[in-house]
Amino acid sequence: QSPDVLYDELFSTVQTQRVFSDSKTFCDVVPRALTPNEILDLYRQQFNEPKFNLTSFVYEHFILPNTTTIVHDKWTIEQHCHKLWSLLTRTTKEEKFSSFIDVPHPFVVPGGRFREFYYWDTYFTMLGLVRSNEIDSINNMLDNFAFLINRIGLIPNGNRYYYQGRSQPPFFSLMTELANQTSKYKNELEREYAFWMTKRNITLDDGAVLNRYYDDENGPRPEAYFEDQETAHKAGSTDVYVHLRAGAESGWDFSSRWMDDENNLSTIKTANILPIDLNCLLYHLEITLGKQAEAERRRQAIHKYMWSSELQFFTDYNYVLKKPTNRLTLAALFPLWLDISTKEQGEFVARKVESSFLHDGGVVTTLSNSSTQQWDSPNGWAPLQFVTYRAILKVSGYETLARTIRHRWMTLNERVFSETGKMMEKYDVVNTHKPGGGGEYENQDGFGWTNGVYLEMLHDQQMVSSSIRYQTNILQLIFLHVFVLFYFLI
Ligand SMILES: OC[C@H]1O[C@H](O[C@H]2O[C@H](CO)[C@@H](O)[C@H](O)[C@H]2O)[C@H](O)[C@@H](O)[C@@H]1O
Repeated sequence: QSPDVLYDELFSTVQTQRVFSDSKTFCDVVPRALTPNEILDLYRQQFNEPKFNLTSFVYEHFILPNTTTIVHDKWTIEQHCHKLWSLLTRTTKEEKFSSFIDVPHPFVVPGGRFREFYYWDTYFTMLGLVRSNEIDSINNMLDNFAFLINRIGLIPNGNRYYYQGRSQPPFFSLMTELANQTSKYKNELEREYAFWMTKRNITLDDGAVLNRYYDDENGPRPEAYFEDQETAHKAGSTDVYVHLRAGAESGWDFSSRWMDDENNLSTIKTANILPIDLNCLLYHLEITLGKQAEAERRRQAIHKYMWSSELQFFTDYNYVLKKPTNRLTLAALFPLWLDISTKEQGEFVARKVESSFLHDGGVVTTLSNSSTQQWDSPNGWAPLQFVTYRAILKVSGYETLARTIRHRWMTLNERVFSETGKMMEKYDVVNTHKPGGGGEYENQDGFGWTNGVYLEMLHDQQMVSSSIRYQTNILQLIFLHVFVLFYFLI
């Protein structure tokens, strides 16, 4: 059970009195000796006593979770990324009364406060696992996801009970494709499709069906209990909870992308928005499942509702207001990456990326500097660098731009690693000497998807240099032959 259910008013008191500065900490504690019910009973007996101290009570009865920080100054960045997989691998066994959702196999976590797997992170982690030849680890995680789809009907945000009401960007079809195992997981892919098409579907006036992010549960997120209550207080309504939870399902928690007023989180409206990236991922799932007619209908709806000829860019669509959000974000790269856009649209988007998103350390997440949200400028995130780089590589004539993005991002990762011995969750790509910031927790290190994307980009870079080396060798050989021939002729 989720800790808010298990510990009831003890949970809300610990969170609202800020016993821990990070709201996620108490969600991941395990009882020392007593059962949760016994601890709760004890709390109910003691909390009114004059000498009662909440912090001491918590420390007396709970074991706090570890927050891993992994620093290496003796390894190269490449060695670090390869070797970290084993340090980031976890199981759910042996922790009685923890908030973990049990899965049968080991899994790779992002690192730091993120001690469980995360659905969409895992795709980018898998890119690196392929390059480290950790094939068993990929198969284990695919099996875990299949197990969860069959057991709870969705792949949860992460394997914690407090995440089970929502999913995250649906990358399972891309994962099975990466592992060349699509046919093995056909039933689970169908089940995941059924989840999105029955619980996250919106029918528009013309009959088109597109999807949104949501959460089957409501109320403040346990792992951000204090923060969400504050936001609801500012909003003057508890209606905001569903939008915050939907924002967490989007993986972009949080971003001006979802907000009416881009500087005010309490105006968040995620559940009213049909996101471009989500709909492109579902298009990929439909193609994977051989649902050509559904995919074609979705492709047409994406072009109708999400392409702005005025901005010459893809944007999200607010189905409640019946208008596009007109926010410029890197989610616009998904139609290029997943082959949904036209050649002309690809060129427009690439030009905009070059003129507005590209900075010294890579590409910014959005063009808005909300100054408080982590999925906004000036932050850059590994998954979006990867999607942007690969998407632009597909636009003929823009290959140099794609390689520039890759080069700048890798250079930033390398510089920070040489200074700190760490790979980070996110980076400031505008002022590359500042750490990434914003959001409701400190910038974390480890870090699953950053390492995965770095190894994949490194592989691409090495492939290019080895193919250049190969071509140079061939040219040298031809030149030598011509020279020798010429020499003997004269
Ligand atoms: O604790 C706050 C939120 O943390 C997670 O979100 C962030 O980290 C995830 C793991 O790297 C990542 O998938 C997500 O894109 C990040 O924004 C979590 O996913 C949220 O549900 C949670 O509320």
